[in-house]
Amino acid sequence: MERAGGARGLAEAGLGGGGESGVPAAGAVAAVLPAGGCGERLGGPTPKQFCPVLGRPLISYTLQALQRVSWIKDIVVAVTSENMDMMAAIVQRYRHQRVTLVEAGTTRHRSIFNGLKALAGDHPHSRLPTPTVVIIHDAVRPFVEEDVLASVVAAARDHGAAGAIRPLVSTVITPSADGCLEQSLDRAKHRASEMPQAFLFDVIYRAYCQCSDHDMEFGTECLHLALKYCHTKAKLVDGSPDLWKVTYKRDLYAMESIIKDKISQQICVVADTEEDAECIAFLQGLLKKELEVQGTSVTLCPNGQDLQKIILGDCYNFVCINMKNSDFRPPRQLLAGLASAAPSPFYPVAVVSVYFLDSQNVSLSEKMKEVMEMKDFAKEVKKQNVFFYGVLIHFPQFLTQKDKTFPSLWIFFTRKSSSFSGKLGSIDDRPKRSSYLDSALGFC
Ligand SMILES: Nc1ccn([C@@H]2O[C@H](COP(=O)(O)OP(=O)(O)OP(=O)(O)O)[C@@H](O)[C@H]2O)c(=O)n1
Ligand SMILES: O=C(CO)[C@H](O)[C@H](O)COP(=O)(O)O
Repeated sequence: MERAGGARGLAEAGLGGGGESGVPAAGAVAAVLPAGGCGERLGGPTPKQFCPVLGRPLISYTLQALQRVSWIKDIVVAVTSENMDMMAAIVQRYRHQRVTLVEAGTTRHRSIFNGLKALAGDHPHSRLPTPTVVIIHDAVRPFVEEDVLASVVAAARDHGAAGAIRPLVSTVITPSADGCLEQSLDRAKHRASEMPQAFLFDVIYRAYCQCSDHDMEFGTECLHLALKYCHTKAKLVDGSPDLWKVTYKRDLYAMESIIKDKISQQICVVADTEEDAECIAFLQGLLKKELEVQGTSVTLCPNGQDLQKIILGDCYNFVCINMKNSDFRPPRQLLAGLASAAPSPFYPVAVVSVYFLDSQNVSLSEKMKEVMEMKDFAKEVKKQNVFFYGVLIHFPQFLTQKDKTFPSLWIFFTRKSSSFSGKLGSIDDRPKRSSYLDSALGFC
């Protein structure tokens, strides 16, 4: 195994892979991410896996997608020695977990082999527990979802090897030496092999150990190695369109658009109580119903529970429901969590903070005081690229009337771009419901 630079440093910093060294965890799953390429086809001085997308390195999105999956116990990333420090800094900055760094090889297959060696019990430099199944995934395929990972892992357990495939976009032809068409493949009968792929660890490690220099140098297909050296026929699993590999510069632009689209479809409702579960569930149902058409996902976070996990999951849209607090403590806590998670500096976070006030007991001057405080708070947090909207709802019997006429908050969640301008105008589009929104303002 080549020098596992940085891995020890990370382990000491508490960022290394978990598990007891050398003890194989029955049924465990690990992942190897080759990230040692130079991105020639994309061009430019920075290897594509480190190119910033919305201010964050591409590889950080891929790591995030994998670390979200709790059953992946270790993630081994193969990086060149010159990029080792930068990679360690990325792991630290974005708080990636269960990550171990090893040195990349001169080809993709060599990088993968180095990653596998770190997981192989019989290898002198292995430190991590040997998994039953290993996922191999390119560092430059950032949009891998848990269901695809689960499908390839399940198929690998049954068949020894499995990989995601997609229909071909273009027809594949064989040119002759003189540049003429020799053969054209029937597109319907062929598929594009994508990633992730998964293998019984024993199968793929044995395959790499036997691999010829020619395969190591020119091979592009891990499934083929399992077939050639271990006679293991991989099961092919349909993958999603987002599995494509960032290869050319235009792919970075596509990636940015997809991220923005995903961001706009995630809302987290943070409540400062879980006492009235029924009420919160009602609110969640209402939001879901209003937003269904856009395919938006609403996560509920009573009492700020699991908030850090949600933040790290790249949520940029929050609704703080304040039932117990009338100050800015809950949004402040949320913003502190967001600041430490280092969200993209190029994409604003939106926080809608909703306060329920008893209109019978609040005077006009108190009301105005609240409004001014919200404005000041909005101004303050705008400097951190946070759009803060304060909503005061004066509604004495809110809890009892919720199922009849709960005030609609839908207007705030229709974010499609990085700007909210004009969205507040939607209040007027819904005159029947707007009567419950006594004051709705706050960002500047
Ligand atoms: N010596 C290498 C070469 C490639 N890779 C990784 O393998 C994945 C897929 O390879 P590819 O898209 O070909 O990446 P590059 O080799 O960087 O791109 P190019 O061929 O355009 O130079 C990438 O995550 C890349 O970093 C690697 O770990 N070690
Ligand atoms: O899709 C793949 C395997 O099926 C690989 O991502 C692909 O082969 C990598 O090849 P290259 O490094 O030449 O782009």
